[in-house]
Amino acid sequence: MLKEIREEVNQIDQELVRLLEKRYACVDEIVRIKKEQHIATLDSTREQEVLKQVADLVENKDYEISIMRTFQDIMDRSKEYQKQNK
Ligand SMILES: C=C(O[C@@H]1C=C(C(=O)O)C=C[C@H]1O)C(=O)O
Repeated sequence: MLKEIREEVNQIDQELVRLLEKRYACVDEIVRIKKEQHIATLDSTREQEVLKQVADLVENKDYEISIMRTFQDIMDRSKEYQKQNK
C-alpha cells in the first residue's frame, strides 16, 4: 500500500521535474530579455498575478495555503537563479 502510493508520488515527481525544467527554460529567456532591457529581477506585480492564478486553480481549499507557499518558493528560487545568471 505505502509502496504503491510512493510509486504514484514518484511518477508525479517525474512530471514536476519535467515541468520545472520547462519553467526554468522560460526563466532563461526572461533573464536574457531583462538583461537586454535593464529590467530588475523582482517584479512584485507579476508575482501577485502568479499567486492569484494559482489560488484560482486550486480545487481543494485544504491544499491552498501550502500550494501558494510552494509557488512563492518556486519564484524565490527563480529570482535566486536569475541573479546568479545575469
Ligand atoms: C520570472 C520573472 O522574474 C521574477 C520571478 C517570477 C517567477 O518565477 O514567476 C515572477 C516575477 C519576478 O519577480 C518574471 O519577471 O517574469
